[in-house]
Amino acid sequence: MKKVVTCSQMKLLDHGTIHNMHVPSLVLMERAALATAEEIRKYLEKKNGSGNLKKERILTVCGFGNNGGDGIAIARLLHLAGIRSEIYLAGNPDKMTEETRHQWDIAMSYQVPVMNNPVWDEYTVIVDGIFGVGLSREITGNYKEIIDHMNEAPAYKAAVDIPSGIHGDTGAVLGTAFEADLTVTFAYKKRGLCLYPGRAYAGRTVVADIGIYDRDRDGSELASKAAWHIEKSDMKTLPARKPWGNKGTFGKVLLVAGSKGMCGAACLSASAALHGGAGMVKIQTVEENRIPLQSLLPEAMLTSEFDEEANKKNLNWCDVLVIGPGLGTEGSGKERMLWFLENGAKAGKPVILDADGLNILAMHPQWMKFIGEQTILTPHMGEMSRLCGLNVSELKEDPVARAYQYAEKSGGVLVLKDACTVVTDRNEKLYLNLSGNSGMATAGSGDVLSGIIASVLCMYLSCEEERELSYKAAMAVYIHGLCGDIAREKKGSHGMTAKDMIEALPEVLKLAEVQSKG
Ligand SMILES: NC(=O)C1=CN([C@@H]2O[C@H](COP(=O)(O)OP(=O)(O)OC[C@H]3O[C@@H](n4cnc5c(N)ncnc54)[C@H](O)[C@@H]3O)[C@@H](O)[C@H]2O)[C@@H](O)CC1
Ligand SMILES: [K+]
Repeated sequence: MKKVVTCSQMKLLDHGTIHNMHVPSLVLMERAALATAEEIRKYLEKKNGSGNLKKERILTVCGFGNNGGDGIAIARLLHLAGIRSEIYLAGNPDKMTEETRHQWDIAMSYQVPVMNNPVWDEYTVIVDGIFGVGLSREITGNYKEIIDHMNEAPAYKAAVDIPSGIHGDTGAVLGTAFEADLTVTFAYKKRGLCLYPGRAYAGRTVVADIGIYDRDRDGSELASKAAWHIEKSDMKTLPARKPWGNKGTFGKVLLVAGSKGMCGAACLSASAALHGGAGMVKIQTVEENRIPLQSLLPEAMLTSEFDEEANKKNLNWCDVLVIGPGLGTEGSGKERMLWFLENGAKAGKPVILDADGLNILAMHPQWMKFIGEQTILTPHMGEMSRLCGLNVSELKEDPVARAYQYAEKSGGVLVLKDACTVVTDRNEKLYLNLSGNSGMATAGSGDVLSGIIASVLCMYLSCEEERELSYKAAMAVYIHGLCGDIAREKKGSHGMTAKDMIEALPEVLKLAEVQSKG
């Protein structure tokens, strides 16, 4: 897992390194500049082979904050490497920070060329050192014009720390923003580089170690408030299947799903749970679905019984409940959701509440009392809007804040599905997901996710290692994204379907097994 920080957390870390560890600010700046210049040089060498770089011309646009100081140092390093490198100062030089002023003096001593009226399309690389984590308001006027010129230029574009104009905490565009091909960010990814639209503006993101001291690495306040993103190497921590296990010990999933004329969602969710390694899956549905479901998915069991005795038997049997795919919001769907939500909570079973399960909850907020620490809610933006009464654009302005609020209110684990899915719980554990692609925005994708979450919960059933429910949910979201990435590779983002993601699931889980064998 890698840490993701907010701008204020990053500033605290910078401050701590400088003032508590006595590392001079200029040392950090030099390391930031070295890392960025190195990435630019690598790009140029890839483009030109090891041949000469005479045709290259680099313009670094610098603000007067420390992001500008990084920029000036980058321009100097490239100049000293014999590459044509020029500086353009955006903003009022009288307002330069002490460090940036220092960088300016060094650059002037080395006679780094300074442009006053650059011809934008003469450059092969444009570097954005205007604003970093200090951006605090909308970009307007002269700055906006400059950024628009930079965007229109045909050059390769590299951003220092974060593209100017992207809000480092929310990923929102403040007025306008630099459209980078490459962003070299320092110490940790910033939230705004993970969330959209910021992530799209950042291009390829490289995290450079610049020697920031993080006393919070293990457990104090900043670490517990930081966000995390799961990466491929974390999959080796997935519990291995015990050689002496059987289908009963690998987890039993009860799926309360499907309604008359609606069996597809139940089928996808059940199929994902089975491909994800759940030992047994039973679908509690309506009798009309028996023939299609049993023909489509003979591995799953099916029951259409719905009375106190049968329900209790099924609830006792299962380890994990999924409630909602294709359930419908009226009639038997509502009754089935209420019975299993209420009694699942009383029995302390983990419940994944998805799709129509969430829509029914939105219509009956009094049932929120059955949501607890063992409940995972998996709304997409539309369902979240119905649950919390805010419209989708309000949610998208700051999805993390809205997710925190709802997790706190509901007491459950919230999986807020979007291009960057946010997972959080009432303890403010926060995960931002970086796997997946836009091809996954297709019918049935959410049903697949609920099945994968159920299967990941099953993996941990006979495992001694304690993991929080939010971590397991985040891991499932990450796996789901990898399935989407494989499906896109095979079928392309237009043609891939939810079924392709399920087909990719064994391949993804095999990767975990290979990794854990070392
Ligand atoms: N010593 C440190 O603190 C380090 C800082 N580093 C760099 O410094 C950056 C942060 O530097 P700063 O905190 O100086 O902040 P920035 O360089 O991001 O700029 C902030 C300045 O811009 C102004 N500003 C903000 N939004 C504006 C807007 N929309 N229009 C016009 N002016 C606006 C602010 O009032 C402030 O003066 C990081 O992103 C990173 O690139 C790195 O060099 C590593 C070490
Ligand atoms: K920048």
